[in-house]
Amino acid sequence: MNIVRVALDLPLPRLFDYLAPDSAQSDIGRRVIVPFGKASRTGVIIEVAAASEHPDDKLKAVTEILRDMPALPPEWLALCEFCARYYQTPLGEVTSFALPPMLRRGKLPRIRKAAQKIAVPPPTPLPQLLASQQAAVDAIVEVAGFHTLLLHGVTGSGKTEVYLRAIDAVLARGGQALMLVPEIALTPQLEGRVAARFPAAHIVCANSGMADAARARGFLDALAGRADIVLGTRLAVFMPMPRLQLIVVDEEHDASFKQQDGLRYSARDVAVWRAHQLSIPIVLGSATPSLETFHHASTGRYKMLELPERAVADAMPVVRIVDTRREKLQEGLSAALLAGLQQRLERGEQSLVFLNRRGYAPVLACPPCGWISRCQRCAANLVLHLADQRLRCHHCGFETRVPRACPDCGNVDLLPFGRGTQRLETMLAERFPEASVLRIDRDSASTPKKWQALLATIHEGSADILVGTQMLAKGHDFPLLTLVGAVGADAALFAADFRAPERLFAQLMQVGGRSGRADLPGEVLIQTEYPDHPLYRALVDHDYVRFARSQLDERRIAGFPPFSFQAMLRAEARSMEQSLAFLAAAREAATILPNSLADAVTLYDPVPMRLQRLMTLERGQLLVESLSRPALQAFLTAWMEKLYALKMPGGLRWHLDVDPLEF
Ligand SMILES: Nc1ncnc2c1ncn2[C@@H]1O[C@H](COP(=O)(O)OP(=O)(O)OP(=O)(O)O)[C@@H](O)[C@H]1O
Ligand SMILES: [Zn+2]
Repeated sequence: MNIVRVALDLPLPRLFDYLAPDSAQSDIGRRVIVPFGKASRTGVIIEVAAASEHPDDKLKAVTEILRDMPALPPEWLALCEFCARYYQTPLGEVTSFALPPMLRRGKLPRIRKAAQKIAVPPPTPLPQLLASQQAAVDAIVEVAGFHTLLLHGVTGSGKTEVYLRAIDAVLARGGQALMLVPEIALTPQLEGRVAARFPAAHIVCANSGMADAARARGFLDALAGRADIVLGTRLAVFMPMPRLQLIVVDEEHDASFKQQDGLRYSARDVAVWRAHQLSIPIVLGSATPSLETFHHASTGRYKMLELPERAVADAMPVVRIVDTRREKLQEGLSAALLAGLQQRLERGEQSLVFLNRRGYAPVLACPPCGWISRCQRCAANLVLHLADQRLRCHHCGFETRVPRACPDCGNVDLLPFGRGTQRLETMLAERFPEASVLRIDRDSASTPKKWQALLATIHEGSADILVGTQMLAKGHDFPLLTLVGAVGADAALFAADFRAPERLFAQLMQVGGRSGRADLPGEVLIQTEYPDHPLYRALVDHDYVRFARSQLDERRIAGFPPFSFQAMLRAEARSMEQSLAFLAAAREAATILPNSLADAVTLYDPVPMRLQRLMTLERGQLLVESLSRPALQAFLTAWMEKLYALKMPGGLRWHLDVDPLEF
């Protein structure tokens, strides 16, 4: 009697056997409905076998094998199996995540009537490639088999043009191409650009903001081989593509490629594995590659392709450091920046003031009694949002009205401390009454529609001064923008996270790169109290490589990634004691593993997380480190078994994060 082994979306690292008399090998990769407890669940068939290890009379029968769509192909199952192994996540959780929600639930989207074609503008003549662009395209198109290529190109160097040419070559050969882009906002512009370039191609988008049916349809189109190009955010790495011949990861350094909950995967890393699995090339592109990627390119493991100059503008923007140590700032702005803004206004050009902190002020305080606005649920301050008179926790979303008087002592003179984008916006509007000031952050661009409207306003040229967070940093071309001022950047210089400098450098380089992209020369002003800091000096010289090398030297000495490999075990519970006790037990459990496994890793002491309390849960973490990735993997696999067996207090939850990005 045939049985099927099914991956179910449950936090248990095993498959579930069911009787399925009419099943055949061709059912592997099909979705199946099975009884589970009192309910029914949908899973994916991983194996069809003649017998189970469990006695047949203990097994239940499947309810139905869904044969209404093609089976998920073996490569797709292998990709999920790799993620399950590498990220130590049950296979059923992985397959469930990798399927669009509608398909995961066992449903199918309705067939769309004749697909409406979006009106595509008439083709514009292709730009003549620069020699460096041509060399990059040739290198990508000519390689055979698996290769990882790093396209390191300064901002505005025409990386996208290189991707499009390479994709063109792949389509001409009858292949499919997958292009991954960072979260938020970038995709609509890019979709337009790709659609305009390939009017005859079937382009499928995949991101979490899409309606269920559209996502499921895109998945089915990709699975059937009907899609030529799949363009999407990190989850698109799981799109099945039978003729896949090229993967592109744009802005490969972007942290949004790493998922921070559930399946904690890095879409970039999974994409590299997938390219290897399929023996195809993968292009990682960035002006500021992640240090991991840059390291691989330096050692020759990845092939480095360089675009050292801008494609249209004559030169890179001039970067200047504004030393604010001896200056009395006006609401946080230096005389130099104010003068620069004034000058741009007079010339009818746009400016951008970059401050990576939204809200009006990070905290509201009562100086006489010492009260400050704290979140009841998190170990964090409530941020003052004057725009709608709320205090908000940026971690858990809790919000409340701004109190009229201090809740502790009744004093009515509450003071906002520090500065966010709303405060800058207010100040700039007062200071430059004739200017139109536009704030762009997650509050003002809270929906895709609002975000599109804001972008349209900028492109029309009707905004003079933009105040924005990193939302504006990536991928945009604003021809009138000639000045970028960065304020409040110093805070990230001395952050505890060893990746903070890497992130700050990338952010400043990206945001500075928005200026002077057309015929007008660009200027970047960075306000700082540390004018000689090597990070800023490297920005002045546009010298990513110098910065990256010095960071890598520091990491090598400290034994941080990419010179070591890490995993983080995190636990959250009602009390910190419980969390730390669980982590201590987990550490203890490692000591009973064979020495050959345990000796290759270092387990650090359990400690409270930086944000100790989130949503009333107390959180702790335990870092595991090894000099060898395979050794770490082998250890984690054995360790996980012990962890699943540990006793835990009610309400405690834990997870393992492999290659964690946040500490
Ligand atoms: N060879 C070329 N000749 C003329 N224009 C070009 C050429 N290559 C690209 N461009 C144009 O230059 C601009 C910047 O190119 P693109 O957006 O591809 O750069 P990028 O490197 O991806 O930028 P960033 O990383 O800063 O977002 C675009 O408007 C693009 O159409
Ligand atoms: Zn909170």
